[in-house]
Amino acid sequence: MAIYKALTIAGSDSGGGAGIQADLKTFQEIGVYGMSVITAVTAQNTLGVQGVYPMSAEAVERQLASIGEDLRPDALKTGMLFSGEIIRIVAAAIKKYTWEQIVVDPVMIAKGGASLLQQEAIDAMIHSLLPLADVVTPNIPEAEALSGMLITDRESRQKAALRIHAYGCKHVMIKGGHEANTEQATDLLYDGASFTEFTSKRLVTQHTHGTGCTFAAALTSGLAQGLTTKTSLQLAKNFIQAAISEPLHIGSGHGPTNHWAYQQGVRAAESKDTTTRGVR
Ligand SMILES: Nc1ncnc2c1ncn2[C@@H]1O[C@H](COP(=O)(O)OP(=O)(O)O)[C@@H](O)[C@H]1O
Ligand SMILES: Cc1ncc(COP(=O)(O)OP(=O)(O)O)c(N)n1
Repeated sequence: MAIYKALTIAGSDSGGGAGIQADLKTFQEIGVYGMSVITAVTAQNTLGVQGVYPMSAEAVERQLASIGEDLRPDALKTGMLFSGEIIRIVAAAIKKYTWEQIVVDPVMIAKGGASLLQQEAIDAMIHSLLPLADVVTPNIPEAEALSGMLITDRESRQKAALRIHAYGCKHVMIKGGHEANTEQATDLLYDGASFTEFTSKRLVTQHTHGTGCTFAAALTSGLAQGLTTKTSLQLAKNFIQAAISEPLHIGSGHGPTNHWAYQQGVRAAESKDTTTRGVR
């Protein structure tokens, strides 16, 4: 059996719903071997972010080298990178070790409003990391920051995707979780030639902590397994829809999504087609 390996380069969420923890849970559920490089430790729970503690440049470089010298990832994702310095270190490692299938989730601000990326780092993200990305997955506020324009409707979202694509990434997926007053959650893909929309029913719940991390980790898992970009994006959409639709109801604030739900659904569908009976 082939073992596919995926790497997450991201921050730790002590509450377990986002960041490294969400990524590793998602990799495991989809069946890829998960590895991690930790860029920052956050003290976080369902009520918000209580502290941010970035790792030193040396610690990030050393973790990247440990992976690079021994364990080649089939795909990788970046999440919270915190500073321009860490972004440049990550970009240099991607080039040095010729890593491929790069997903950049340009994490900037947690849903509660805490800043997870320094302002000066946006430039480094645009010029050092986006040109290396196979897929970049901003939410609407992140797409606005990267493109320097407001997104108010489908047309402006398409225009922002074109601007972000011009930084040199292969695919831009602008996620629609933050869109207001819609019955559907629509994510827009631009692949350099045409637009594709991935749509699902918008679920009414406050338990959406970590949706972006989980989505990007599922996408990375698909790419690591050799699926096409579009198939991996559909897998990610199905995974996050299941994860949001079966909330765990833990914590007293914005709870995490349910990383078990997708596989439970797959198993339930399989068991419908299976009959088990005793045979003498
Ligand atoms: N309430 C919701 N119902 C269904 N899908 C959602 C909902 N909120 C977010 N999503 C989906 O979750 C994924 C992550 O989107 P988003 O929440 O915009 O990212 P982020 O966590 O980075 O802000 C996208 O596929 C989006 O469509
Ligand atoms: C450590 C860490 N990384 C990323 C995030 C942001 O996660 P995201 O999936 O965008 O979910 P929300 O925080 O916006 O709910 C984070 N919070 N912590």
